[in-house]
Amino acid sequence: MEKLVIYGGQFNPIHIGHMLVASESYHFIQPDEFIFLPSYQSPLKEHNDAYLIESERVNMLELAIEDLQFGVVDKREIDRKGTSYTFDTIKEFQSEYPNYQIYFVIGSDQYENLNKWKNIEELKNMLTFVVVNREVDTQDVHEGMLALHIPRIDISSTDIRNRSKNRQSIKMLVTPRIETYIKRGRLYEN
Ligand SMILES: Nc1ncnc2c1ncn2[C@@H]1O[C@H](COP(=O)(O)OP(=O)(O)OP(=O)(O)O)[C@@H](O)[C@H]1O
Ligand SMILES: O=C(O)c1ccc[n+]([C@@H]2O[C@H](COP(=O)([O-])O)[C@@H](O)[C@H]2O)c1
Repeated sequence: MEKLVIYGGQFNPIHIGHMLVASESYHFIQPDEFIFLPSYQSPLKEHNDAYLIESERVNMLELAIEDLQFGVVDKREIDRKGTSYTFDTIKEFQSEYPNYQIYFVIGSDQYENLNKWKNIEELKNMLTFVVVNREVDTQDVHEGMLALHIPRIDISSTDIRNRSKNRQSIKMLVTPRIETYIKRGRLYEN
């Protein structure tokens, strides 16, 4: 059976932590397709319009993909608008990729939240969660899920936005080209 890995998130912006998660899961699963799925509005996060610049988030994902040398961006959640429930999105992928085993990558924080996800029991039967340690050294998972341990990089998009706002360095926390993109566009500065 062919394999499809989906990595969803707000990616506001994509940082080195995300890129290591993507790279390690790509090399671990060795999928036929790897999709970055930027959400319009992640269900369990505050919606702050000032920070949700869809085209900029997608452009930065494209820059990251050029460096990673794998993956594509799928914009369906952005185009759909509203709350980006993974269940709704995976239903679509299931019919578009009928012969694929679907994997969905999440960090420890989302793993702890899984009981709050829409239709989670049904969703668990539709895909395999790949759970990556975030801000913890090891990660146990429920039966039927895969645990992937990676070197910890304890950074978040919130850190990058706060640093940009305070005119502090974001060097090495995002790639050089994304750093330039954020600075030139004065993203997150106010
Ligand atoms: N540094 C990291 N290490 C491991 N997993 C991460 C890391 N950063 C994000 N993730 C995971 O990537 C997915 C998408 O994260 P998201 O785009 O919301 O980033 P974030 O840094 O948590 O954002 P924000 O700070 O804006 O809330 C989530 O499943 C999250 O757990
Ligand atoms: O479907 C849900 O109920 C649900 C709840 C929380 C998060 N998600 C998805 O999980 C991914 C990571 O979410 P976040 O909030 O860390 O960006 C992203 O694709 C979200 O749409 C999905």
